[in-house]
Amino acid sequence: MPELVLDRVTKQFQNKIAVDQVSLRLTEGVHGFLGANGAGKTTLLRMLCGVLKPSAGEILCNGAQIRGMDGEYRHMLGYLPQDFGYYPDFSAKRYLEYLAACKAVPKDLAKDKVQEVLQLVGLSGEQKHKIKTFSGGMIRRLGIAQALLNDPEILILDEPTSGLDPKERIRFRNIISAMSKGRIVILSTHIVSDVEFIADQILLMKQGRIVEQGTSREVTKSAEGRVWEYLAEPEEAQRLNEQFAVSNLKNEGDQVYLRIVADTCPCKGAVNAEPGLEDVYLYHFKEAAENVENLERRNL
Ligand SMILES: Nc1ncnc2c1ncn2[C@@H]1O[C@H](COP(=O)(O)OP(=O)(O)OP(=O)(O)O)[C@@H](O)[C@H]1O
Repeated sequence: MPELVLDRVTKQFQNKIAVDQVSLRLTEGVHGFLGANGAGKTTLLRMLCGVLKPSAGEILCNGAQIRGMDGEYRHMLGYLPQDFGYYPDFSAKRYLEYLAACKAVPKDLAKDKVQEVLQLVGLSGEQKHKIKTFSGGMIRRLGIAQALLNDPEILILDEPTSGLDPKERIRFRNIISAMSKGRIVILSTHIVSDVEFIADQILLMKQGRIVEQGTSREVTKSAEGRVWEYLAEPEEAQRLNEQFAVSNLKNEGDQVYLRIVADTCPCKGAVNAEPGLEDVYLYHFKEAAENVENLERRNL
């Protein structure tokens, strides 16, 4: 079984520290890096792929530095970058056969391998169609298929579900879950539900550091005592919504139900509630959520 060890891995761009002394041990299973935009996920994943060199620290694969492994490490790796390149006029089959050749998959195996990965991602029926006729979800699935061509022991997927509708998102999650046996699967996302149920380990990343790490249940536990429920009059609800991180707000008759994430009781009458992973995310990324909201408001 493969093992990746990160030892105080750091990446600095000019005066910006994108990844700050991250130390981890990753083994078989799905590892979900969860964080807001700019948290450092892509930078970390690019270092894990060997396309970006750390400013400091080391990445070891089965005890050897990946920097010194060159081709051997590349053969172990499958990578789906955020924007993966494809030829729109190629059919899915031709595209994968072309990439199999680029990845030096032996010729006598390539045809079967292409069929195997097409089957895995549910694109066998569309293999002769040109990629330009594919939906966003089909293109992402093709992206996974290309990453699997060399039967990688380490699969790295950067924001694999971006732009997908809920049905495709679920399909994608199931594909990832199914292929994690015997592999290290590393994926990044800013969408809690992408990793909540399939990740063996969730790594919450903020400002280049891992701020929470563990199973979904363990990470969720970290918000115990910080989630509050309260039924407010509309005016009070508005005031609380501006003042606190609110993970849910809905009208209940003349009143408003609020779910608030706060270190201490936000108002008289609020009662503690069972936390969820969304609450933990909001607790750490309140500012990021507000920035997105402000941006959206400005763009309206
Ligand atoms: N080549 C670069 N030069 C300068 N700064 C960079 C570079 N690449 C990334 N950064 C900065 O490093 C920080 C982390 O970026 P990164 O792309 O790794 O975050 P992320 O969590 O993947 O976010 P996103 O989901 O938006 O890609 C950001 O502040 C970003 O602006």
